[in-house]
Amino acid sequence: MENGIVVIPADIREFDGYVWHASPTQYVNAAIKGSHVQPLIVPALESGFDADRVLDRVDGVLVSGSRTNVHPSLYGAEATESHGPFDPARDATSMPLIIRAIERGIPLLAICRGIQELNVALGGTLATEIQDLPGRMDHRKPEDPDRDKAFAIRHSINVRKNGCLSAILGSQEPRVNSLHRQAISDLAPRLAVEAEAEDGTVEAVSVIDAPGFAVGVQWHPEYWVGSDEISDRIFAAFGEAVSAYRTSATRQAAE
Ligand SMILES: N[C@@H](CCC(=O)NCCCC(=O)O)C(=O)O
Repeated sequence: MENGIVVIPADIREFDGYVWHASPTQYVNAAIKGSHVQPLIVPALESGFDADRVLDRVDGVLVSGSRTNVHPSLYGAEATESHGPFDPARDATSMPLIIRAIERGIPLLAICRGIQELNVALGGTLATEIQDLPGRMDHRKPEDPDRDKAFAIRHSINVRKNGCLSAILGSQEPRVNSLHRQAISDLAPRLAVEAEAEDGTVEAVSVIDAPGFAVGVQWHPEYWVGSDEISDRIFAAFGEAVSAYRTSATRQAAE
C-alpha cells in the first residue's frame, strides 16, 4: 500500500438499530488490490464537513457507487418519487470533496453515483429512469441474488480516440457492467466525454482543465479488479496518479 492514502466518502445506512457511515467492501478492496493505496472512509456529514482539512492529509479521492441518487435540487430539478432514494449527508460530503480535489490537483476516481456527483458538482444535470427514455437500453442492475451475475459484464462502450481513457486502456475494446437507472443528461461544461454506450449514455468522463487525474466512469470496474484487464488498468492508473501526487511539491506543501 505504498501509493498513499485515498479517502472514500461514506453512505448513510440504517441497520441493527443504528445509523452507520458505511462504504461497500468492493471499493475498499479494489483500492487496496488495484491501486495499492490505503483507503480511509470519511463519515458523511450533512453539515460541518471540512473537505480541505481532510484533503490536506490524503493523496486521492475515490467516490463510490450507491443505490441512492443525488438530490435533484442540486441540479435545479424538482424532486419526485422516481428521483429517490436520497442521501443528503453523502451529497454534502462528496460534492465538496470532488470540487476541492479537482481544484487542488488531487487525483479523483468517481464510480457510478460518483460520476453523477462529479457531473452535478461541476454544473451538469442528471436524467432519471433512463430505461424509459426513447432509444435507451435498460442499464439497471439485473435482478439476480448472485452478485457475480448482477455485476456481470454486459455491454460494449465506444471510447473516444486519443482521450485520457483510451491512453489508460490502450487497444482494449471495453465491455462493461451496468447497475444504474440515472445517467448524465446535460454534461457539465468542464467535462469531456471519454466513452459512450451504443445508446448514447455517457459511460466515462474526464475533467478537461484538471491539474491532476480526474476521471468518472458509470460502470463498476472495482468489482472485477484482479480478474478483468479493463478494471485493473483503471485502478492501476489511479494508483499511479495517487503515488505521483503523494510525492509532489503540492502535497508536501499541504502538510
Ligand atoms: N443511484 C444511481 C447510481 C447507481 C449506482 O451507483 N449503483 C451502484 C449500486 C449497485 C447496487 O444496487 O448494488 C443510479 O441508479 O443511477
